[in-house]
Amino acid sequence: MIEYRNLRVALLGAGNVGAQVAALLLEHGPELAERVGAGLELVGIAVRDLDAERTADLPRELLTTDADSLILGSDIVIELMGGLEPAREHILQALNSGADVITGNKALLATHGPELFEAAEQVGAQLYYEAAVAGAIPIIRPLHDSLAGDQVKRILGIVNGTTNFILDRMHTTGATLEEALATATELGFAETDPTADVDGFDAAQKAAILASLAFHTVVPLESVHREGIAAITLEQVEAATRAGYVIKLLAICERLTDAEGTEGVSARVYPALVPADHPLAAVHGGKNAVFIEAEAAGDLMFYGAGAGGLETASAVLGDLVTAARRHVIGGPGIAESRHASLPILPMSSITTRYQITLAVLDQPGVLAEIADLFREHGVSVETLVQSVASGPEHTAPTATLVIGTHEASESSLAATVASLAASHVVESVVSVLRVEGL
Ligand SMILES: NC(=O)C1=CN([C@@H]2O[C@H](COP(=O)(O)OP(=O)(O)OC[C@H]3O[C@@H](n4cnc5c(N)ncnc54)[C@H](O)[C@@H]3O)[C@@H](O)[C@H]2O)C=CC1
Ligand SMILES: N[C@@H](CC=O)C(=O)O
Ligand code: NA
Repeated sequence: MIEYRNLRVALLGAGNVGAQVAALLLEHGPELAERVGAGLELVGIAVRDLDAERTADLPRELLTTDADSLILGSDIVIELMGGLEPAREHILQALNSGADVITGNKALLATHGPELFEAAEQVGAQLYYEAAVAGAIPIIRPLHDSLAGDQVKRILGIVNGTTNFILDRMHTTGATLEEALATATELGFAETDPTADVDGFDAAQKAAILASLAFHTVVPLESVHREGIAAITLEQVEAATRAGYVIKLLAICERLTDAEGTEGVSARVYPALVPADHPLAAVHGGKNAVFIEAEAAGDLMFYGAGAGGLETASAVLGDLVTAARRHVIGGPGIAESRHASLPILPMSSITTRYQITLAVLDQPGVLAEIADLFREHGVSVETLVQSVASGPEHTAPTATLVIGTHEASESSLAATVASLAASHVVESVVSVLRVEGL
């Protein structure tokens, strides 16, 4: 039997993901050592409370509340505490000591990524983060390595399991957003503060990470346009179904050229209508999927569990094996490539299609007046469906108009919607949704 040298692995945090990482590493350590060509010795697990309940039984002698001492002398440090501090401090401490670091901390990477990658590069260490986006789904390494020779044009991602679960429940069972969120929380998909999910913060962090990686450009979290699903109603979900769409919270990362000819990057998160026959429409429950359009590879889709302690632990252990193999081979880590440094384009320069639902007066001349408003703002109407909702209880008959547009800019659309809202023939603008994936 070959005697391997041991690599010292420190784990920070033993919550949902950390406890599963420790349990799997203890169970499969000898086999992973064969895959790596070196032993993987879990030297300790930093926790806040030695006696806390955990999702896996962990040897008491490995637990410590002294993260600093644990980091010293480790070859690889796995950070699964979450939050910005002290996670950032611990990662910097580990990198500065020459250790490789593995993290699933999307909030930290989206906020302090450049500082952490710079620290790793300075000492020739590497920061691995497969778990940070779409949990178990391999998406970071495919972008980092497999697609490194291609040009990524666009990413459409369902990267938040909680909101996908909520929208799917509303679509399939008619549950309200509040009812579906309660179930998502019970199932353990939601963040401790579920507004991070519902309001799109979590998806925006993941969009910043994906866009930075795909376009070789630092994409700051503040530059990611973010809209959540809090305002989505059951009526909108049902109307979408009738029109042949599903509503999905999408993270969209795009390399594009704006109307002035500037090539840049857009990263944005919002609920959008996706055609019912698009592959993303078939992503149900808490699952995630990332759809990539690349110049040479064409369309690719990555699908699976975007959350869950055990599932996410798989991504962390994949990073551990990769990091350990690099230690065996030797040489510096591979720096993040940010050479393109493309400008971040504002939301106003984005063009997409829209579906606008209006409650209007049901009387002659209304359609012509509405068509004029679209024309005035340069927004071209592609489809128009009218249903009459008048009844004996109505004093003035009203109709519902569902208008689909051709591609239009955000600024033209905003101006059109403002004019519609002010028009005397429009009772209310019921809903404005973007249409993606056509
Ligand atoms: N749970 C999931 O499905 C996924 C989680 N992630 C990320 O993985 C990381 C861990 O997530 P979870 O395990 O779900 O979180 P968690 O909240 O279940 O676990 C974090 C653990 O770290 C401990 N901790 C916090 N501060 C500490 C400190 N200063 N010293 C020692 N221990 C400390 C906490 O007591 C807790 O046990 C987060 O960054 C999260 O965003 C990423 C993908 C999916
Ligand atoms: N709350 C997140 C967990 C994983 O990142 C989600 O719902 O996707
Ligand atoms: Na992943």
